[in-house]
Amino acid sequence: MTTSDVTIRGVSKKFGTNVVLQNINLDIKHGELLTLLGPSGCGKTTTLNAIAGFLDPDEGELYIKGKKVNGVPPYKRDLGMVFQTYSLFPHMTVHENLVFGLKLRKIKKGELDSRISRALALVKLTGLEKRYPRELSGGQRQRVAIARALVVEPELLLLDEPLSNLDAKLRHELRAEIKRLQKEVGVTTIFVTHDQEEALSMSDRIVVMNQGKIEQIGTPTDIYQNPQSEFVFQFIGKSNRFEGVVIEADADHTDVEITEGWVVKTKKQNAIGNDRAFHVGDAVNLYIRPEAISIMSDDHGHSGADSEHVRQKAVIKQMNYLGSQWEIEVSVKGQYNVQIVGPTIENSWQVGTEVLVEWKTSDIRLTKR
Ligand SMILES: Nc1ncnc2c1ncn2[C@@H]1O[C@H](COP(=O)(O)OP(=O)(O)OP(=O)(O)O)[C@@H](O)[C@H]1O
Repeated sequence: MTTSDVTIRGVSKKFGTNVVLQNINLDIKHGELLTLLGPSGCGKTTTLNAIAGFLDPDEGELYIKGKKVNGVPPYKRDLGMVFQTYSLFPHMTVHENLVFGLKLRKIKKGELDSRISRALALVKLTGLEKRYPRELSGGQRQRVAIARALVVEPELLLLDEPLSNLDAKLRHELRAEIKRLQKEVGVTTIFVTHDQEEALSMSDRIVVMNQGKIEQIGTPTDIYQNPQSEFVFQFIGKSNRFEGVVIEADADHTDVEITEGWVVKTKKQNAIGNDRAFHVGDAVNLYIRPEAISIMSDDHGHSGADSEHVRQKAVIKQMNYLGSQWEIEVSVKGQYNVQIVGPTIENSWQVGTEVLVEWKTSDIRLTKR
């Protein structure tokens, strides 16, 4: 039998005629923080609800710790859950909120108190036991919700967009905190989010979902650097897109003309996914990430490209200071707006300055259009 904490085999679900999950297969390892990531409506919450037992799949099997759980009610699945909206009992203090689940599990008084102190220490809320939810900030309330989920020492922690109601700064703080305490406690965790940055920064592995299907499963670096589909590439991070046509192709190389006089040489490994056979005349999309582009003053006198680099003259259109870095938009050949993200600029640059932009051909990604 399996060594995974959660195993999902061939799970499908329809609501009326709307197919929401299609043949989902997934193994979640013990102790890992696995994120379900995808756009709104792709089936993340439905997957989580199937694991939790709030809905039964039409087809397929679910196992928790090797035990088939189809038909087993949620309260018998040994889960801790935290949702987007604060699900604390408003008329109970922090302490009482935490006691609730422990009493249901018939935990004795002495152990109950020590578990509550431990859980509150984990989420850094020691001392706030007597407060009511209305006397806490949003971030503190979500911490209590996390403590309440952890205090019962569940086999599995399920987090459904727990940070999405918080402001950006708190979200950042809590991200790091959840990651830390998840590793400290070692509880197998499934985290749902539509925020790619959140997924990349917190997860051991990410499951990218699209329209009820799994597009790719991998570590954050894997997903970012080796996307297996155009959807994953576009969903994870930003990119500049150029439309082009293949004008030369052999087993290893594909030369793409973007516009008259601008040909970009790419290699087989630049292609996204499995369809890497390009032919002369194929319409393609050529992508480059904003952070993969360098920008420099146009006094180097070496416009044009070599086999390893694309290099073009450009004109600065917009410069936005983001604090730790700059976001710059340039126009290439008077017709392509290209976004660049980088840490440094030169003092003399302003809107209208002529510059050079450069990127490595190895950073290009190519798909058929
Ligand atoms: N109880 C339900 N009855 C009918 N349709 C539903 C039900 N629950 C979800 N759906 C539909 O199933 C699809 C997937 O919903 P789900 O909540 O799983 O998406 P999600 O990826 O979690 O999206 P979000 O990020 O917006 O929460 C959506 O089209 C949704 O409208």
